[in-house]
Amino acid sequence: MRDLVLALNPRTYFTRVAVYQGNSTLFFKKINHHNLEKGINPSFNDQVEYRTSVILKELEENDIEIKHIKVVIGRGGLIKPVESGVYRVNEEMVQDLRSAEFGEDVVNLGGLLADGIAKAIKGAHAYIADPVVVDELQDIARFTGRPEFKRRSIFHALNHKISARKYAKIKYAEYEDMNLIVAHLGGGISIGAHKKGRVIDANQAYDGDGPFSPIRSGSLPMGDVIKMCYSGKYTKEEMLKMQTGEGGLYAYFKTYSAYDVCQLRDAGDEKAEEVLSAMAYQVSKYISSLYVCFEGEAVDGVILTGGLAKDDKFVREIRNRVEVIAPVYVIPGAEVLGALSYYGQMILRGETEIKNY
Ligand SMILES: Nc1ncnc2c1ncn2[C@@H]1O[C@H](COP(=O)(O)OP(=O)(O)O)[C@@H](O)[C@H]1O
Ligand SMILES: CCCC(=O)OP(=O)(O)O
Repeated sequence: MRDLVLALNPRTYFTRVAVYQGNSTLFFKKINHHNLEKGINPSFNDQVEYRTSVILKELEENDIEIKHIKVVIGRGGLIKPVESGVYRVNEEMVQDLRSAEFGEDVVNLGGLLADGIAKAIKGAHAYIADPVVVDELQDIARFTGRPEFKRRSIFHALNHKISARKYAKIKYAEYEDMNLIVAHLGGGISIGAHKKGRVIDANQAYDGDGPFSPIRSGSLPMGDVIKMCYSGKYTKEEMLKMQTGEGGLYAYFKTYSAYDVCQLRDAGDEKAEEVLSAMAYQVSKYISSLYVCFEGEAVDGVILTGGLAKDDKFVREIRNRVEVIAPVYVIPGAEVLGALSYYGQMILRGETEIKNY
């Protein structure tokens, strides 16, 4: 065992963890945090120590010699806007993740856990790659209807870029030469216009706009939201939660799992059928709206990826509406850990610039 990469993808009730040596996967596990499910819900900050110790224990129990881990790389969270690439987790990043100044989400644990674990292993360093705040928006895409508000770039940059590069490879082309529309259909849904290797527009998938998703509300009727804020019935935290973590399918079905809602639909539940179709309709509308970003240039492909891209019916409903724009290519699931490992190997080989946050 030598020069290992530890990759981390924290989710609300579990952490996906994998250890790689070169192209070999030595360990892969979805580590469940059952005590979080039981309703004891400490803030994400307060979960760092607990998750760190559980992960280290799992590695030891599975005979991973942690002293050989050189790179600990986590999914990158809500920090300041940055360019695409690999970043060393430094104190400023830890500070921004802990303060949640740019938004509070489980994804923030990626950098914090990488930091905590790397500090426990001599010779290991912590990194993130292509965090959700990668910002390549063209200036015109930043405008809103009020000068006080600017649109932010928050999308699944890691899976978008990896999926787009995968498609480019299949087409014997360079990502940087292609025009693509990529839709990540996961817990959150983000849809981006990739023009010659840059994501020049995308829905703000955290608390901004776009289709509703399994857990997020997407665009809501603004006037009604404002009235609700002042109704006296909800706190600021409750209103924010409505948008970011308890919207979309969760609001209709009280489950965080789109898979469960698809199962309901397949069992004949009419409401599930209707709401899933409405989500597919909104996704299709947003994909179509990005066509204008290419200023008349041809679009080389529409890529559907993420967990919901595994559902044939959901995919079919989108494909039928958007294949007029470009060929539709489906990459089911999101290879987050694989993508992080890819960057981890590049770090070890000295083949990627390590950017400063
Ligand atoms: N076969 C499937 N059919 C429908 N939905 C699925 C399927 N597999 C996973 N999902 C859903 O995909 C979502 C997770 O998406 P994923 O891309 O893995 O992660 P993320 O939440 O990070 O975007 C969950 O809501 C999950 O229930
Ligand atoms: C935090 C914005 C990106 C997002 O929605 O991530 P998840 O789908 O992993 O919740």
